[in-house]
Amino acid sequence: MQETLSPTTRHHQNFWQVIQSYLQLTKPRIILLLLITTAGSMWIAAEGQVDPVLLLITLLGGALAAASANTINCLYDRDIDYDMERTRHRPLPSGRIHPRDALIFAVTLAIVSFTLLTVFANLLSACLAMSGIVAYVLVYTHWLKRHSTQNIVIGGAAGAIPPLVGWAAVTGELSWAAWVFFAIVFLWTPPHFWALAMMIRQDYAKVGVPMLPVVSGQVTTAKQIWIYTLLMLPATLLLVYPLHVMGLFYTLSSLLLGGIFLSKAWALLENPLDQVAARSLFKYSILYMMLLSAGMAVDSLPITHQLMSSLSNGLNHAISYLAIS
Ligand code: HEM
Ligand SMILES: CC(C)=CCC/C(C)=C/CC/C(C)=C/COP(=O)(O)OP(=O)(O)O
Repeated sequence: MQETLSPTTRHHQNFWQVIQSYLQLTKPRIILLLLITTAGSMWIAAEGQVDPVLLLITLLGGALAAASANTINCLYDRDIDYDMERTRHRPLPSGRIHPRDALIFAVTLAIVSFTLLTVFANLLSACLAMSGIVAYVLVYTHWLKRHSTQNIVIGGAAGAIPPLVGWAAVTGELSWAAWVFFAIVFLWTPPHFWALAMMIRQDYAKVGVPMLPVVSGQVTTAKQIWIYTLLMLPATLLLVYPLHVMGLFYTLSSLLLGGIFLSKAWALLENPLDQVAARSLFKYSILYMMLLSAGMAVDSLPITHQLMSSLSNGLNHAISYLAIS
């Protein structure tokens, strides 16, 4: 492990810089998207009427668990993070936070998360959040990341747990719809991550992390991205049929969002060496997951149901009028 911290470096940070370093350790932008999936799931589970206090507590508990998982990941990976351009300025490799302090921070976050979720939501959601930490740290970071090209496929299951946490917090159990949302994020992860890995494969090659584009090349990776995209799109529609938990608004938005995803994955399949196509797919994958989750929430609102049924009644009338005349 690369130890870079000198005591003087630490003394140079003022209070706000220390806070900023701890925040950076938690990878906050990733947490935000994880929470958006949690919230989307809560809205479907509560059929559009989520208790605002439960929503807040669950998002806070989920954020603390993800922050803990990300901190432990940064702690574990601080040696390779030091060697990669993209990650070398993170708080641990750059010596702004001591590894011992990061560990105390991560354990505290996990304890507070478990307590919050158990007391104010339920034990199932708390256990799921803890299983997310274990899956991300043990299965992905420890076992798979440095040893298998399938690291993010299997490890991606960790990132798909937040919708389960949200569903469990609302209903106290996990239904088929919750598992379908899990499957959507699970199948979304390979296109999301491999598109990025295609752009920065030299960094991974340098530190010996066997990401798919490093080991099998750009063409194979683009093909795999295409396959996972083809699997993900029908999975999004399972919420409409046969599960019937989503309606017309979600159907239309998931078709539109999915169509754009498909066209970007196709562009990459056609030109696997095109960095612009890879970047475009990576960036879009984030927007896609945000909008798909937002679409779920909007669809489950009672007002959307009313609007959509008036719209489809209107369309039916127009079609029968045209058919008669
Ligand atoms: C094993 C699964 C995953 C892997 C390996 C992965 C990997 C990555 C990597 C390496 C980055 C670049 C981070 C950086 O530059 O610091 C990234 C960015 C991002 N990931 Fe993922 N990711 C995974 C799953 C997820 C999941 C499940 C979500 C949320 C639902 C997510 C949301 C994001 C977001 C929002 C960004 C952009 C962060 C930014 O703007 O800095 N990722 N991902
Ligand atoms: C419920 C719960 C707590 C779930 C945890 C989910 C979680 C924290 C997912 C994070 C996924 C992610 C950002 C992986 C990147 O790791 P990486 O090590 O490949 O990225 P890096 O190279 O940027 O460090």
